[in-house]
Amino acid sequence: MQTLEPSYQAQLQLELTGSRWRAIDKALVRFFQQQCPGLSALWLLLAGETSKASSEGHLCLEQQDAEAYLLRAGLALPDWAVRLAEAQVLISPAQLDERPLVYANGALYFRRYYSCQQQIQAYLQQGSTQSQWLRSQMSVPALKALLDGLFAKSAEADWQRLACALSASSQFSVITGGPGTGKTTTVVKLLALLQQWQRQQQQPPLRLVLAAPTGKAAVRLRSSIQKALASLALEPEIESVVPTQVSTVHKLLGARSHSKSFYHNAQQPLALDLLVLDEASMLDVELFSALLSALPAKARLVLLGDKDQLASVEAGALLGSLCAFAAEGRYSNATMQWLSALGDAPLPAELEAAVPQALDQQIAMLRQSYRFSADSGIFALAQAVNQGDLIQVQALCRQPKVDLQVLLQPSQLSLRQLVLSGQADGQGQSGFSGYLQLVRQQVRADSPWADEDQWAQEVLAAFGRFQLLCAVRQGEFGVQQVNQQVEQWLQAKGLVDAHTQWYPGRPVLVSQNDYGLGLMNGDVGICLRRDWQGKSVLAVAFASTEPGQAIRWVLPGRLPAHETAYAITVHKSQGSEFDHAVLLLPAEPSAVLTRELVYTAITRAARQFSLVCPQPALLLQAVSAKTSRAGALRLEL
Ligand SMILES: Nc1ncnc2c1ncn2[C@@H]1O[C@H](COP(=O)(O)OP(=O)(O)OP(=O)(O)O)[C@@H](O)[C@H]1O
Repeated sequence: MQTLEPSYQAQLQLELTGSRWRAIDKALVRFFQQQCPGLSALWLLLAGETSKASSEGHLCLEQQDAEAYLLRAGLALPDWAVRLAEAQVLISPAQLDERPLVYANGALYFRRYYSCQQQIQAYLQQGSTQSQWLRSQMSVPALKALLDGLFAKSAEADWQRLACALSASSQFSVITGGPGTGKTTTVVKLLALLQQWQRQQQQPPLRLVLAAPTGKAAVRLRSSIQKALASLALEPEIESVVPTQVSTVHKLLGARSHSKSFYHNAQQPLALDLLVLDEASMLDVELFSALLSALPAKARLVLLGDKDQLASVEAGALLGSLCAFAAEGRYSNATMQWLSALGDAPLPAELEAAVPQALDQQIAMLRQSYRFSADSGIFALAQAVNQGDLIQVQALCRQPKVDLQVLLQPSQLSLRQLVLSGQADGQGQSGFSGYLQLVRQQVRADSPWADEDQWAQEVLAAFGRFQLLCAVRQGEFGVQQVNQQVEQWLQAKGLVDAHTQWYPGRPVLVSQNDYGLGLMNGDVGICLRRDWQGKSVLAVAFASTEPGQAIRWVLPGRLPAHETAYAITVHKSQGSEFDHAVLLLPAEPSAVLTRELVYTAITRAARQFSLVCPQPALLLQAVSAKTSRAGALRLEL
């Protein structure tokens, strides 16, 4: 075995001096080298690869990927059993000690990710058992009567009704669906149903809590919940116990400055009976684990989200893994019977699985979009991208529908016009010109705004109607250059005065949590000139998630890390929706260009989607590249 070591050693040197590993991967390997002097080059190499894998969103380095890496580097494969025994200073095969890496399930994990995976699997296991018990306790006729009161009669399977029935009888459940399929509408009906059930059982109302991963997603969920509630006409007694306030997950858990731990944990659990968590695709496994630790043992959990969206940049594609078989249903015979009894139309037989798994019995998928009409180009493109249907993607790009605009190899002029007016021919009514006109209308005696907060709300809403999204950060079509270019175009048009860093109308994206100021990574604010204590000052306006507060004003000098936000990355746009979203693809190939990224960008658009495609071949490559993440969160339960 020793004869292999020189070549592992040479590869290690190559990685430590090359550019494949990030600085943090190299620093970690050097740290292990120092701390464990006898450790062989093989394990240092694999520790570096595990670190690199986690930066790509994998929970672990699977043995087959480790072997593929060694073979690609022209290295011989080791005898794993023999080599593992010599690596015990770094790696432990079980969960018994504090060594930094764990070897389990044929994969190499960082201990913290392994612990999260174990905790999530244990929770899912327990959730399945408790759900079976819950179902056995609920009377089908009573539950069906409540569903009949909330859902109109339907001749075909009503996916929203089925999702509501499934969640109502589950300790843990997931409702997934594409844009506008009614996830929020369904969950509001679910909350009303559960409170009605409590009343029937002569039990006190449940303590219901709503949360979302970012401030923007929380604000958006609050407004969708309010709309859904307004359209339901519930009895006042029930409506009063359905919440409309939405917290961010960090705030709910009690995040602390400069600490990864939260105020709420297993010792200080949250005071709630049911938690609804929206935009669950943005959750990473560490945050989800922290949340599970803080949930009281009997509390129910409902995750909402679109399983096909980009997963969190952190390790583990949580929602995607949980919903791996959502489209197929894979229900057991017992679940089919339960749902059939609660529905009012026959259930498609293909939803039944020959060998069902417990987790799938808690997952419901909504399949009909109510936001987009049948001839919507946005919906058609989102579907074609999601299904990897290159022919349909090309057809839609060649002959875009009215809500789609595709710019292949665009000129500078068409890009400038798109940015200013929302249309490449300069004839549009969206673009950045609109909100900048509002910015100039400061609050005066004759202005339509009651106060500065109302004006700032209007400016933020107008800015939120049009957004440039970039796939990458660097390069001609990366966030940094696009922001500079847009600033120059707006300056040349006299729409902003960008001679100084801070000017009225500058949009900024916060890139770091600041719990003191109540700002979260991902929050977008706009710099405005306002009166403050008799002086005219520049301050940045953010939409507030605090009850009774519309706007949070922050002086520019007090902001945590931030950047200009005419263009933001697709990752940062998750949880947001814009009337008109513009995706700028790069001109060079990039590993981040995937189907999920393009799908996420398209589904940010509510009315109009524009695709800027300097290299059309890259679009097709992206649509063909479906992400796969290592690390099993699902368990054969
Ligand atoms: N069963 C239905 N019949 C008619 N309209 C519906 C139905 N369900 C939802 N809608 C409407 O469709 C729109 C989208 O619904 P909703 O906000 O619940 O979807 P969502 O899946 O939460 O959306 P998002 O993609 O924003 O998360 C809303 O205007 C809602 O009123």
